[in-house]
Amino acid sequence: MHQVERAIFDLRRGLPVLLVAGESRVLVQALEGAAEAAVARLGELAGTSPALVLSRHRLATLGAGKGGTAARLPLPAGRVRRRLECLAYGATPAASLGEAGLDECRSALEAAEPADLAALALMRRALLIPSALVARVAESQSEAVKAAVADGTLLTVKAEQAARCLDGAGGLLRRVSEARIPLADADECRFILFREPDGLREHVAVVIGDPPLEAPEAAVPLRLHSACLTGDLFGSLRCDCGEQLRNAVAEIEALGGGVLLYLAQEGRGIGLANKLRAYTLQDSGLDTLDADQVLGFGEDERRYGVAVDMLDALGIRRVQLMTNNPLKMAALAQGGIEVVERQALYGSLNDHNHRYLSAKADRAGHLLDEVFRARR
Ligand SMILES: Nc1nc2c(ncn2[C@@H]2O[C@H](COP(=O)(O)OP(=O)(O)OP(=O)(O)O)[C@@H](O)[C@H]2O)c(=O)[nH]1
Ligand SMILES: [Zn+2]
Repeated sequence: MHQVERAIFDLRRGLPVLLVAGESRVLVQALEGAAEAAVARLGELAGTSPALVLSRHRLATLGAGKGGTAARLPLPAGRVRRRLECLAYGATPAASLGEAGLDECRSALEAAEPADLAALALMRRALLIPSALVARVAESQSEAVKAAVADGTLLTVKAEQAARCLDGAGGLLRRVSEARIPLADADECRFILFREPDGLREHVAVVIGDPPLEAPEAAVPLRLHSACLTGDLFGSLRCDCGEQLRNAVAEIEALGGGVLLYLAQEGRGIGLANKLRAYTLQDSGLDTLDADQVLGFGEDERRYGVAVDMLDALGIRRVQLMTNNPLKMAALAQGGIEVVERQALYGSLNDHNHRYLSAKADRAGHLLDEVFRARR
């Protein structure tokens, strides 16, 4: 996966990379931040006009893509930048392009090819807007592209490898370092840092007290906590994450010890930059799920293979899970971890997080008990 990891760095810096899918060679570039001139350069290097790849979630926002898969939109030559942004993540594409303009785009959509899907996977892994500029390399440009690869200015990645970049660590997670860190709510804690094999993400297991690790029969109190910089660190009132985090530590301590996995899955896996974009969309009236969809993401982009790998590394097979989220229970069960019991975990309700928590309960199936529902 070495090339994929390097490709992600290039894409985040706004550089193109070359995807190889069978006989076809496709230049890919992130849409985010792509200046007009960069889009033109991509087309020149490829010798073909770029197309815009849109995720199925974004297509749903545009009222297109009935097939339920991603699609590509060939772009007209010329000044396309504003149009790209409107199409890929604008809040009101119909208002910006006009109904007729949007209709034109819908009818020009083509089925996505393997390299297009691989490009979207790279954007997601890079925590960029999940939309990509792609340009097939014309025969006439193949020597120029080869030269760019040879002199190191253009990186080549196999499309099938890139397409797998979201699949997780596959048991290759590395336990890197650890230290004793006493917390306000739990005196005896050990932070153990794990790094994914591609080096892109790090996750922390906080072992609280002295739980029965390496004892397969014991059910260990466990919290899976997805990172939320705004809530965990700054006490944002838009969500309940910070309080849930601290309540989980106190609760695990009260139960005599257990484990909290602090997972690098900011913004349900869309990353902080996109979460901030989603918050701005929410301020214009969308709920937490619709805002993510407007940006091209699904309801929940998190995967829990890494959490299962961390539990394996700690010798934990059975857990008492603190969550209201049925997806977390299902993901652990699928990974061979037995969820013996679920325990609800709440923060407080306020005027700012009310709509967020309601949307999770009403639309994403979060399990809120009667007392909590009554307080809404
Ligand atoms: N995309 C997006 N992410 C958000 C929003 N508000 C909070 N988050 C993220 O949602 C995630 C919440 O994580 P958790 O508390 O572990 O998970 P949960 O799905 O709420 O389930 P529980 O285990 O019941 O707490 C964090 O990654 C937050 O950064 C939002 O409006 N949009
Ligand atoms: Zn939060």
